[in-house]
Amino acid sequence: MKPLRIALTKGRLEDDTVALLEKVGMNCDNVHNKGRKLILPIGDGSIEVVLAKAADVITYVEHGVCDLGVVGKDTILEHGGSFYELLDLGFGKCRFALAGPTGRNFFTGYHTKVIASKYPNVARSYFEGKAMDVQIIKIEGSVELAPLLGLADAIVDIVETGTTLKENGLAVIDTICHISARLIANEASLKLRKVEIECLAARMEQAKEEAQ
Ligand SMILES: Nc1ncnc2c1ncn2[C@@H]1O[C@H](COP(=O)(O)OP(=O)(O)OP(=O)(O)O)[C@@H](O)[C@H]1O
Ligand SMILES: O=P(O)(O)OC[C@H]1O[C@H](OP(=O)(O)OP(=O)(O)O)[C@H](O)[C@@H]1O
Repeated sequence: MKPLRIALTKGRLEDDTVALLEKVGMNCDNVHNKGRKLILPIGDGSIEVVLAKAADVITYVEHGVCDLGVVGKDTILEHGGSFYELLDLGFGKCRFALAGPTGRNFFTGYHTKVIASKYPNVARSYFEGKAMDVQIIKIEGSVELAPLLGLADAIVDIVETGTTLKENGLAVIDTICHISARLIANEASLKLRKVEIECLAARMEQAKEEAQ
């Protein structure tokens, strides 16, 4: 039987994901000593970890070259796709928020508001829900710069502690939704390797409950 391939988001979520896999009994020394390797067998070799960027985790799972993936709900909401979302893993907690210069009332004035975001689809959906017509500008990172430079009236971005907003004279106008890491599965894999995947998911869920 070929190893079950699980794509992990490199960066913030990687450590918590590895810690959870170790809690369910997987030896992850290969990941700790990975160097620049991107595909690492873990445990007894029955699972292979693939280290990828957040949006690529979804692509690999959707196309079936990975059976499972760990990715933030923010990426799921922005990227969309065809896969099953099996578990809320309980870490990587943050939220999507609309934020703008402290003290300025975003909802007054008649000009079309300009919104900067790394997540244009999330921003568009939020304002459609408010029946507000806005102009959305895609920014790749450090999105807080947009209102500071006069490019945008506000941003839709991730907020965790609120430090970045506060230190740049910005404040949350509205919380859009809460975010955490999710375990996703390829639709065919969940049918063809149902027992293996559901067993691993159940062990991860139990480890998550024990940690809380
Ligand atoms: N403060 C935060 N900022 C961004 N992401 C966070 C934060 N807190 C938790 N997360 C979660 O961690 C995931 C990965 O974040 P990370 O910064 O590692 O990658 P990224 O922001 O997608 O990549 P890059 O920074 O290279 O564009 C996010 O998709 C989100 O689900
Ligand atoms: O509420 P806080 O705890 O300050 O965290 C929120 C910040 O963290 C993320 O930035 P990141 O460092 O990932 O860089 P990025 O802006 O390039 O995504 C996010 O884009 C916010 O800027």
